[in-house]
Amino acid sequence: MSNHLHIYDEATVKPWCSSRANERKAWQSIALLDTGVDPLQAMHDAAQFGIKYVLLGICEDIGPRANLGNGGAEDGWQAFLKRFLNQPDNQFLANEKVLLLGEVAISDLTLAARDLSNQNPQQLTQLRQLCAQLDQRVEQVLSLIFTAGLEPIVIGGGHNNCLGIIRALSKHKQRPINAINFDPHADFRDCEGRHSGNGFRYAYNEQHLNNYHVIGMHELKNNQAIIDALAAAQFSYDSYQALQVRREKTLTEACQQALYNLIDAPLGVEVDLDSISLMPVSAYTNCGFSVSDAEHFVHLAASQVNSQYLHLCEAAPNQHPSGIQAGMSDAGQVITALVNAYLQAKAN
Ligand SMILES: N=CN[C@@H](CCC(=O)O)C(=O)O
Repeated sequence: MSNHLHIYDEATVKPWCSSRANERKAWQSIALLDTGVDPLQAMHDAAQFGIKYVLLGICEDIGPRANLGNGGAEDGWQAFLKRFLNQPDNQFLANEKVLLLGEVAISDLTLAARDLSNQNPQQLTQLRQLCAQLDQRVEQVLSLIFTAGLEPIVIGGGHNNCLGIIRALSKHKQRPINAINFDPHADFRDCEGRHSGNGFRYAYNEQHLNNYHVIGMHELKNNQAIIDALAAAQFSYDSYQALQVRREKTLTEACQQALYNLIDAPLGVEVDLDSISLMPVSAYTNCGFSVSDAEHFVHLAASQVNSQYLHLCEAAPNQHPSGIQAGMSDAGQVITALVNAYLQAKAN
């Protein structure tokens, strides 16, 4: 049993749901967990009843701040829920296979991190220590989901959370896993203390990562040490410049080739929302991919038989140039679109 899981009940979810006469909404079809039963048992029971996919939130910005970045990623999950739950429920999405589980319980960690400045070296160290504690909780909750035979869709927080997910899946499968990441950053920085820029490096050093490919890695947003470390690990990438500037191959060709090379182990599907132009994120860009490019990436990766989870991270609604309300709207729409792309690809 995990004491780091905040399971949602009807009372928790109700304030986020709206109704419309003669229209069924997604929230009226997706399942909630029975809070009166041990969570692992309840998830096993849910799987027996046909549930396949689990929505899980991580409401933190400790990781991006511990990486000297901006805050705000704690609101990505809320932005998503408000949009996703109120979509019309129709024949195009199998909402009855989806469980809204809840969120990783980390309010003590976020409180401890709240007033720490990443400009103060001692406080930066503290932020990185808190991020390592967060990793353990993410791993524990993800272990439950994988043990129950369910497929997690993990939303919100920084890209630091890839480590807890990868650790859990690798231990569950008892073998290092593969990952494909749609991201301008390889997140393969030195193991200098935990943060959002080194999750895949820690996973590799801990022998949880067998093979790793970055789609859209920006040639000018990764330092030479990162590029050298990727090469030393024999990991690969298709750069943003190769795909979008020089047009050496199409996005579809790049994804299909990479996925073919990643077929030999369970696959993690990762999207950093800072790959998309104009998204409210810690590392805001107007030189990225389109939303439909990201949806296409998710579609292709989810269609792969060995894909085991989807991780959508780094949305930070407060980083929208027009303010947090616009950021909540944009982040909610885009994360919902990516979850829809995953669920629709899995249904086919
Ligand atoms: N997950 C993001 N990693 C980026 C962050 C860049 C930024 O915040 O500007 C990185 O480490 O390079």
